[in-house]
Amino acid sequence: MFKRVFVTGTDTEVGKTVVSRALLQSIQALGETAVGYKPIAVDSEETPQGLRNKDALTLQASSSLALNYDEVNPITLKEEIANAHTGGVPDYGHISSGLRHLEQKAAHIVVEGTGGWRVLMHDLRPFSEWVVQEQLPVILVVGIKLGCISHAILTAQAIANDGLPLLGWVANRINPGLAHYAETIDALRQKIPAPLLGEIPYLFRPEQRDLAQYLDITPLMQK
Ligand SMILES: Nc1ncnc2c1ncn2[C@@H]1O[C@H](COP(=O)(O)OP(=O)(O)OP(=O)(O)O)[C@@H](O)[C@H]1O
Ligand SMILES: C[C@H](N)[C@H](N)CCCCCC(=O)O
Ligand SMILES: [Mg+2]
Repeated sequence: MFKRVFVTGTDTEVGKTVVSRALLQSIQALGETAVGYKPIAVDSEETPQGLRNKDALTLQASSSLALNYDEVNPITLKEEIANAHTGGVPDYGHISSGLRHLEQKAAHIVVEGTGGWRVLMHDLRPFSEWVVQEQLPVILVVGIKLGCISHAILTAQAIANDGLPLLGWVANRINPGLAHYAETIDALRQKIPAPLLGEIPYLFRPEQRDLAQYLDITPLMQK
């Protein structure tokens, strides 16, 4: 199975963090160490220990090794990263050395992206350039809502155009009231050139739940 995987989404707020937790738990259920990594976090809050981002805290809590916060999240920004010319451009060398560090500690690393596949850094370069530089395989989270089919197809195409393998995708039910859910999943199955790893239902406080039950990572075992 993969040593490292990058979790992207059809948009921001579609469940990348929730699915990253589910992936970590699924790998840990196999008896292997798995840790989360959030290279760049935005919308962080000041705490007595310093800036803290809720995604990174969830990944830290979902990891099978005790990690310091800055091992999970090396770059913690306060503002939206797409705002050009503020906050400086993240140092990719620093992010990569953080990943090297975790590779020494854990058998598997689940790397959570920020926003969607083409999220831009302050210099208006897409963060996908770093994912390509690292040659990370990708798992796509599709937040099931109106319009998600187009976003999913476009994202899968962009990942393929960037030359990276799409290992699988996860349907995340962020809108319990959406009509035609089954038809949407069926269309996505036909149009995304990668296996469906599972469907996460609409849950109360999913970041605190056992989510491994919703995924079947068998398709990832051969890769
Ligand atoms: N299956 C679900 N059921 C209920 N709520 C969910 C589910 N998945 C995600 N959510 C909620 O939706 C919000 C966004 O989820 P999450 O933070 O995982 O998205 P994200 O893609 O990681 O966002 P970001 O781009 O900020 O990293 C959170 O408040 C989360 O609790
Ligand atoms: C705050 C939000 N939930 C994410 N953490 C940051 C998403 C940045 C998206 C920028 C963009 O592509 O428009
Ligand atoms: Mg997140």
